Amino acid sequence: MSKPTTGDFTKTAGWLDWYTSPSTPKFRLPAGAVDAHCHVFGPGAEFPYAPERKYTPCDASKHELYALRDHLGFARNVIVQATCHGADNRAMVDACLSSGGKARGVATVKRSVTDEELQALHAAGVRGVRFNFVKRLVDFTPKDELLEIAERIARLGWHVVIYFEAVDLPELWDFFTALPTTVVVDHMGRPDVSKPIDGPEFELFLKFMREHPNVWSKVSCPERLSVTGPKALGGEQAAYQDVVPFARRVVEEFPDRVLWGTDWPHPNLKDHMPDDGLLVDFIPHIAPTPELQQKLLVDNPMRLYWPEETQGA
Ligand SMILES: O=C(O)/C=C(\CC(=O)C(=O)O)C(=O)O
Repeated sequence: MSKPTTGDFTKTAGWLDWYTSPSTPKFRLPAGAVDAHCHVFGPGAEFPYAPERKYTPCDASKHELYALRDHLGFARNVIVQATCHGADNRAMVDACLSSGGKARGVATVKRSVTDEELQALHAAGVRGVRFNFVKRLVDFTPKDELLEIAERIARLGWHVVIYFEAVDLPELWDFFTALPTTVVVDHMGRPDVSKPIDGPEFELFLKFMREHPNVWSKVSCPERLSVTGPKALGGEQAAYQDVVPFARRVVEEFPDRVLWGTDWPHPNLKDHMPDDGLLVDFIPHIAPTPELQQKLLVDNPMRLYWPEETQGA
């Protein structure tokens, strides 16, 4: 892969660029595997970053994303709108449109979005909206506004992706459980993996999934959640061991409601940039059998994002 560019924008201080020479994974992904959480950034010269953004990344174009897809052995991508683009979905939509049907998208929309705009997003491959509650990433949006958006997109058969930190789940519980769609949680609701897996915080997350069959989880981002590592660098085959019990618990208890994604290009990491090939090698630690891997990487994302290809299958 080529080196990341920045265009006329100045990257946030301390920004870590994506890893330019990912290893070839030792784990062979099942045929048709979907990278169900990744982003594109710009390029800023073509798709400028939003004025209200909280960070300015290096560029991470669709070309680089699709080169990584092919290198790692994925067949498809789900591209999630990143907050550095605000509610301007053009970079994500452009990537979906030029994927030959191999990428679907999750957008950010405002209450003012028109039905025609929603239809155009649908035609481009968008199948969900993302509500972000991570305070360092976005300004607050009133919940009645989000609920109104959720009701409108429900009519299109879309779902809602939610991103929040574990400590905020109690306060957000009533809002999340009132959503009228499938609800997909990013990165297991960001558990603090230094706390016990059977402690009240992670138990609340499991209860959230147990009591609400419309709630799914991405078991992604060990590199964000890990405290003790080891890091997915230097050929490490057993990276982020402190995250494994949490992710494996979710995969084993809810095998039909889990998704996995690289999170490339890994915005806002502070400590290190993982080798994406070694991140793929993390998967069998959390989904140890071929049956679980097939559901996590193929069957579940296909059912959610390409249902027309799975119906009757
Ligand atoms: O890539 C992720 O999922 C996580 C992010 C960035 C993000 O969500 C965004 O910019 O939209 C984070 O924790 O900084």
